[in-house]
Amino acid sequence: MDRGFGAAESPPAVLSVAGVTKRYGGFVAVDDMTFSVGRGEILGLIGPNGAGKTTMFDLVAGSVPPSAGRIAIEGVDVSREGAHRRIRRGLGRTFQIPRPFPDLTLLDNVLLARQGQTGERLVMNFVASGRVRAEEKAARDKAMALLELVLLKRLAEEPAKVLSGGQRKLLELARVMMADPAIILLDEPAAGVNATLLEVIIDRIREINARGITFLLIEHNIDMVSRLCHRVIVMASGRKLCEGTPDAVARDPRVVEAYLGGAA
Ligand SMILES: Nc1ncnc2c1ncn2[C@@H]1O[C@H](COP(=O)(O)OP(=O)(O)OP(=O)(O)O)[C@@H](O)[C@H]1O
Repeated sequence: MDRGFGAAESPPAVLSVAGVTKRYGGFVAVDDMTFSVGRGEILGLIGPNGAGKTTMFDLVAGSVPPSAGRIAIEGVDVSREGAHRRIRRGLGRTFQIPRPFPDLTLLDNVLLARQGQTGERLVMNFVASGRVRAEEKAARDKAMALLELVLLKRLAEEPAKVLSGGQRKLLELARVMMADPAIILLDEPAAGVNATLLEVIIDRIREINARGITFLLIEHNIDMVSRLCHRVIVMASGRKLCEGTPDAVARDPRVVEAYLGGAA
């Protein structure tokens, strides 16, 4: 019954946003946004400061409720579901400033990000200790493989506080991958990252994308956007200004005007 979205499409988009609006009192932060993200796509969400990008992420992630509109993950309407259920449906999110547990090892930080492990329920330790041990081993192996994927395996037993800002972003990628997401919302992966590590992050996002994972990316670094994104949506004043390939939107005079207007 809740398959109203994408029912006519085959297969459904990984993420569909239809007529989503967010009002704060009389102020409209997100104004009637409609878009979808196809499987395997890397979609960029750009726009000047205050355009509504972060609010759009909050709405998709379920951390703020929409004033109007609907959101679907894999064709299932999740508009009334909270953030945790959306994670279980395959939605992952990274934050602009990752906050790993500083005194825990990288490995433990990644392990903490898994979903629904049997060991969560203490009683299972008695009735199914063998299963718990097998799960623990599988989770550890998976976490180590993910740390290897983001080139942090050699630091697996170090506390997260030793990491640079850019390395924290890589750790965040490993953490979000632990829950087997279908789509990852990436909030400014380039912000505060040095040029060398930025290349590593771009390369790792490509590798994860090649494994079939879809991305929606907020980013101010236009070089990164044009190298990574298949398609870009430009937001301004809460609305979709235009969408297209990175090259096409960069040439659109409305986009230049929105950025110059925003800077004024
Ligand atoms: N909780 C809130 N209450 C009132 N206004 C809010 C709230 N959250 C966001 N806004 C406003 O909504 C607008 C959009 O903010 P948002 O953070 O989504 O923009 P953004 O495009 O992510 O900007 P930036 O690139 O600077 O991060 C801003 O004017 C902001 O002040």
